[in-house]
Amino acid sequence: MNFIDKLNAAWVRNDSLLCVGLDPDTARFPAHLQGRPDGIVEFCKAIIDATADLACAFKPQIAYFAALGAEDQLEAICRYLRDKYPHIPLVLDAKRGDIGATAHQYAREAFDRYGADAVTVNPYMGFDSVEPYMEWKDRGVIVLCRTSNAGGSDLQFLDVDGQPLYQHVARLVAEKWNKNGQCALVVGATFPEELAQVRAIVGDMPLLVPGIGAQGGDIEATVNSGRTASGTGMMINSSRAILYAQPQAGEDFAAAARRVARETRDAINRYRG
Ligand SMILES: O=C(O)c1cc(=O)[nH]c(=O)n1[C@@H]1O[C@H](COP(=O)(O)O)[C@@H](O)[C@H]1O
Repeated sequence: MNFIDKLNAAWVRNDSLLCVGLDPDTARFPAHLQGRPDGIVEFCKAIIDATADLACAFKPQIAYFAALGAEDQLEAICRYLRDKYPHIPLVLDAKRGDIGATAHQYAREAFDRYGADAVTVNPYMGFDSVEPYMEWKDRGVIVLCRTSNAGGSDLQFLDVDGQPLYQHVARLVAEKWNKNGQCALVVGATFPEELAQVRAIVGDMPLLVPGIGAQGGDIEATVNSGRTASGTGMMINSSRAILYAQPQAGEDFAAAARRVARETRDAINRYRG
């Protein structure tokens, strides 16, 4: 099953548009997992098991592993997801962008080494830097469009022929790059008006929407702006607000994460129509 079909099925199966972000910050781990060589794997497995029936996707962020030389733990987590929850899309958040030959190696890393269903990429270097990912026709290529951070406006809002650059990116991906129907876009929940603009440009293309939870994006505005006619179309990501739901949590950290994930999933569903 390709990425888009898997995502469509996960939206229905778990009645959820919630993407659970796996951004494991060891400094925020509960005491019993601090300093353990396999602490990241144990932390993430517990979060995954506690939220797998509430999520439409899981999104590990590679920097949290690479910074510690813990890529082996990312491999173990990806293997666990593929084996135990093969019906839930695995989105590797790497935001790659480089010339074609190097991009091909990044694609191998995401799709062959980690077995990701989709990867986030940066469009700044143009089509030949994104095309290598598309050789894996059953995988998703999620292109940064209007990112959730304030500094995203520095470039993405520049006027190009009377339109902000992010709208050009949305149009380019929807009309030219998406030859195999495998593309999605990143649009931050912190900018609901722009989210609505992107939705109007790209039709039913899936959107990865980070920015609720720790970044303060409004769930009602996000869902109203980004949903498709069928009330789906988004992977609305929350990472820290779920992972560290209860700062003083001990061994019950995963139960706290589940509580917040369920509340978030249900809050999203209230506005899906
Ligand atoms: O591509 C992303 O996932 C992403 C794009 C974006 O515009 N903003 C954004 O926050 N992200 C990622 O989404 C996650 C947000 O985490 P929280 O703010 O803790 O929910 C982090 O892993 C970010 O790297």
